Amino acid sequence: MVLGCIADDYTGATDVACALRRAGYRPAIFFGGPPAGTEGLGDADAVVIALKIRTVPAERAVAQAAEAAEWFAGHGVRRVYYKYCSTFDSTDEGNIGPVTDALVDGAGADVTIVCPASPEHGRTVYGGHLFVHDVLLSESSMRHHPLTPMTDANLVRVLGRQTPHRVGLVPHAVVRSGPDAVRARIEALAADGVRHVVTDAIDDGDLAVLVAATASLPVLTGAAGLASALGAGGTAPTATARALPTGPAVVLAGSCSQTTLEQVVHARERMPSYRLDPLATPDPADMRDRALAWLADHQGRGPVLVYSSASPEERRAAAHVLGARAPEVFEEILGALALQARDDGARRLVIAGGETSGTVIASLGVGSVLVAGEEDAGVPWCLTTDAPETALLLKSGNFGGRDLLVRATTSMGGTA
Ligand SMILES: Nc1ncnc2c1ncn2[C@@H]1O[C@H](COP(=O)(O)OP(=O)(O)OP(=O)(O)O)[C@@H](O)[C@H]1O
Ligand SMILES: O=C(O)[C@@H](O)C(=O)CO
Repeated sequence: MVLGCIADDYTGATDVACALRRAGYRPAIFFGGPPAGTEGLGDADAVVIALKIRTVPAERAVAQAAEAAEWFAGHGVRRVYYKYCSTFDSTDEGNIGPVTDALVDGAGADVTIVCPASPEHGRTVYGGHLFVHDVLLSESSMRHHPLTPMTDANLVRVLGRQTPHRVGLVPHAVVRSGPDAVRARIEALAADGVRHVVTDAIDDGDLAVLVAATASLPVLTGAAGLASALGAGGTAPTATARALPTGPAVVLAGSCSQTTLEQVVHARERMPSYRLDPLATPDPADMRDRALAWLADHQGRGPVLVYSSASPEERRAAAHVLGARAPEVFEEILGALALQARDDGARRLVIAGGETSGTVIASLGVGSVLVAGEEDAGVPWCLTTDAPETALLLKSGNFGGRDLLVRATTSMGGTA
């Protein structure tokens, strides 16, 4: 095993696993923490430990990340990659700053880079400002995120609120000057007491420069873009040609991102669907039981969709009913639906949303998966290593074409 990756949510883990496959690694994903043994590791040369630490209290996030890093150190891994969201999903309390500090301290390092750029998904960083396609992060739909509303696009400032250490910047002109210039700038910043170096990057060439410039750093942090530039030396991906289990799929959507909302509209027109609606069923237990009953009635005849995905206005109206518990209530119900769906024979589950995926994986008790073909950019099929073999598509909220939820129900397994 040459690379250890810690992902702060489950869809982020599948996204970075895609990137590592493209870079020539053979990744395995373990959910919830390091595995007890090496079962499920197969011939993996990169391990992604998927955690659900994006929105938990910072101490808990730090403890879980440190446990994963120790496991890597105990298994001979000399390099750790901390994967967070390409839209830098976090709050003033963390958890990107505290977790990065713990990993840097644990590795005995003094500096690391901060690189959420993922040009393939339209995430670029210029002058330390994060752009989502052609708008600043703070003007994108991420400003309405239910858990981590992003209202500031200046990453030096955002991260500065999350860490007691100094945050610096390698501007684009330096990146364009090549690896030696970037290395020299990082060294100069570190000598000046800077620990976190935000790096501008607007295309894959910039990411390649950053990878070359940081070859000696034991901790790297970023989204999947930087990971895809980490060449592994040409080893061939495995687990690409596995046939997916067949049978009607169940689609569960808890993401409220603009992209997911559009995918849900598209899917609703093409398969039976059920909306978790707190205005119609204010009692969470009642909402759950009705949804479970609907699923039991409809599952098995063809693909079906259950969703809580809602626009900011709909969420505001629902907040009067469920209050601050709303995210948790919907996650729990979607987790219960996933378990019932699998118990009733579903072998293909399509889940939209990172937190939602985390709860679903926990509810199903899935420990590890093999990463198979990519259904859409950054969205691979995952095959459970435990019985019953189940194909899972864990979709990041912002990822995928408009037809992804529908396409996934009949897909043969995406592209290698
Ligand atoms: N109608 C709703 N009202 C309030 N909260 C909701 C509603 N529907 C879903 N949620 C919550 O919003 C959160 C969405 O987060 P999730 O991580 O699942 O999606 P995402 O952030 O779009 O995806 P990703 O993390 O992959 O980018 C979850 O906690 C979910 O339970
Ligand atoms: O980086 C991204 O945008 C995604 O992998 C993600 O983290 C979604 O939660």
